[in-house]
Amino acid sequence: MTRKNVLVFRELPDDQLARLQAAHEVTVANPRLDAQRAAFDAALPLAHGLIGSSFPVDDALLARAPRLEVVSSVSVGVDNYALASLQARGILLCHTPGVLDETVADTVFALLMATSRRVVELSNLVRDGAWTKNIGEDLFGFDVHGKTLGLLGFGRIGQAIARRAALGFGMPVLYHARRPVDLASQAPELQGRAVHTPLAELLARADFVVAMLPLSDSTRGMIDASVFAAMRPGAVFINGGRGATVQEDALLAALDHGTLRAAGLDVFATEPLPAASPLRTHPRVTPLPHIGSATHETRHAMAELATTNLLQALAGERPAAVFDTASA
Ligand SMILES: NC(=O)c1ccc[n+]([C@@H]2O[C@H](COP(=O)([O-])OP(=O)(O)OC[C@H]3O[C@@H](n4cnc5c(N)ncnc54)[C@H](O)[C@@H]3O)[C@@H](O)[C@H]2O)c1
Ligand SMILES: O=C(O)[C@H](O)CO
Repeated sequence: MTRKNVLVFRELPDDQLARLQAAHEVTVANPRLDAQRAAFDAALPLAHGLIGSSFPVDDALLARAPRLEVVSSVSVGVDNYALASLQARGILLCHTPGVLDETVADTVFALLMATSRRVVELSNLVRDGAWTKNIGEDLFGFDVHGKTLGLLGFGRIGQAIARRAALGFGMPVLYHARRPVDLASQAPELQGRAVHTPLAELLARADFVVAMLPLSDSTRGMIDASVFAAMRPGAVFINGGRGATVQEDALLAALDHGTLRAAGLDVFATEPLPAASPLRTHPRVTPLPHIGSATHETRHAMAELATTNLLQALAGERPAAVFDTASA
């Protein structure tokens, strides 16, 4: 088989790098690092395949890559990629659906528990030496079990969150998605437990509103002041999808002047979260540094799937996980 040129733009585990090197000429160059940018710029015009994540592969970058056949993202989200240009040039875009669902759902549940039971705040109280008497009602939390969960987005990860909520915590689940899911064939265990619900009704009924949405033209800024205003008093908001689906000023206003009780956020409109962002230190926000899939096992599984996708595409085979660039 012809050896092609592969540009790895974010570190891969050694075993996956070795799979690529066995079949192709590989350059590892991270364009975020000053010391590696020149190597990236030199390799890009020759590259047949790109593999990496968390870097914008935009129109300008693609214009510098005339030989490109495939971009393999080590992520399920594809908001960093210029989908129209990829489609127009017939460049395959691969991603990593499925292998991270359970891990991301665990992270979202950690945020649900942490916000509702004030885990971080009360742990800090102990660390600060302020646990000098039994805590009073002012520091009590709220139950999670039995409460109503409203899910914005009910895809692979949304359904994994719903399983935890419905089957583990006895929570009724309402969901909002582009279309209802046929639970009988896709998630029979959630039949009678998760219900496709108009957005206004979901927001009026949910104790927890969890966003697990991709970022696209249709979801950018979708969670705005009107959405927060429609949530029930004392609701908790969790975002595990993408930060830019939320209007962060509206979120802050809902926390400060509205009735939102708390927010748990793994994702932000700008990442890393700028030091000046009020969300960083807000007393009722539990912020995380985009760790949804960040376990050893899952990050390795993502790298393995992305490597397989790339090798298959460069061999002229249909990769295991192609993103349909026409569908976004
Ligand atoms: N925090 C993290 O580390 C982390 C990890 C993995 C994924 N994510 C994000 O989560 C997203 C979802 O992942 P997934 O695998 O569940 O995707 P998916 O494609 O399986 O599900 C997406 C869901 O969103 C719904 N949706 C899309 N556009 C909508 C709209 N305009 N209005 C209402 N619903 C809409 C779809 O109908 C579907 O139910 C990813 O695209 C990624 O951005 C974040
Ligand atoms: O989309 C994803 O896979 C996660 O957000 C990691 O980038």
